[in-house]
Amino acid sequence: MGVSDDCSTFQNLPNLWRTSLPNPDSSSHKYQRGYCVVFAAPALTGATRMAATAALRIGAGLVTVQAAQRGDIYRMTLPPEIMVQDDGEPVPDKATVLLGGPGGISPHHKRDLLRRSDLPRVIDSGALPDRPALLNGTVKTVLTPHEGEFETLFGPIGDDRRQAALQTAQRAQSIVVLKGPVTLIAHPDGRLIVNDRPDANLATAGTGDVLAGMIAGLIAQGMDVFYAAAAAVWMHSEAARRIGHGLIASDIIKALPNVLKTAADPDS
Ligand SMILES: NC(=O)C1=CN([C@@H]2O[C@H](COP(=O)(O)OP(=O)(O)OC[C@H]3O[C@@H](n4cnc5c(N)ncnc54)[C@H](O)[C@@H]3O)[C@@H](O)[C@H]2O)[C@@H](O)CC1
Ligand SMILES: Nc1ncnc2c1ncn2[C@@H]1O[C@H](COP(=O)(O)OP(=O)(O)O)[C@@H](O)[C@H]1O
Repeated sequence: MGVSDDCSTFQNLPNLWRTSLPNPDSSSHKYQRGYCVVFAAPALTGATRMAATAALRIGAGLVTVQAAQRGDIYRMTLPPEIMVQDDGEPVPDKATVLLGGPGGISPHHKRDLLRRSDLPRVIDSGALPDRPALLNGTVKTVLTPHEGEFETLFGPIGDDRRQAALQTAQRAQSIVVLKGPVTLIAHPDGRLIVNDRPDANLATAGTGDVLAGMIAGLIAQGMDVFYAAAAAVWMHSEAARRIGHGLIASDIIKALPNVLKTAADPDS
């Protein structure tokens, strides 16, 4: 199983979460593959586009972007498969996951997202709360800070990243994905998954937005949130390894069909 240091710390390998991957059967319809709702960035529309497209590409049956202001801009620029709702329209009843933060989020959407503990949520970047306790935590929430965001919002990391991630997961009662060359996925119950795959090609604009969308897309399909975060982080690293130099964030989305095959294949 890839257990390291102690019995609650695991290396991020597909055999840890493969059996939890979504496995739609041949009679599934799109609503059975889950519905991801993405709160749009007011200005950095590219981040929203990448996150929403990644959620769709990793298998969510439907994706809707809730526009912050100008829905028409999103209608003109999103892939045609992705739906757009104008500001003020309610979150669709059939939503199975909410995602907000890539590229920023408007204040009213942030309030809505932080209150909606009834649905699984992926909370990234501009949507991260300044106090973990604000979340009314449920372990169906995933927070995805990079180290700068983590320290600004939750305090100094110090010399023990693992402890910092676990303590914040506990305080927030949420999964914490502390991103970086080594990404940590911490569960409030003390389990920790370590993705130790440094790769400078991932240090480029938008890769975090793509990762947030990938996590949300797996959760949309009903995958356990802790394993969804770990699987998305692994597939993100694996896509980067295959693409190599010259990687831009959108390439990761294009690589997903092949990476998904490897992730699901026990002989890989
Ligand atoms: N095309 C787009 O729409 C893009 C949108 N992006 C999104 O736009 C939002 C704002 O981006 P910004 O670049 O302003 O915000 P960041 O939070 O990435 O950067 C803000 C500050 O944090 C520091 N920082 C960044 N990464 C760090 C790390 N790993 N450890 C420590 N400190 C770090 C930087 O020095 C910077 O001064 C984010 O949600 C980001 O994901 C970016 O991904 C760039 C592309
Ligand atoms: N040197 C690196 N090695 C491995 N992964 C990295 C490295 N630098 C960045 N990453 C990954 O790339 C992503 C960057 O996310 P983030 O900092 O939020 O960027 P952005 O805001 O541009 O989307 C994270 O998943 C992080 O783990």
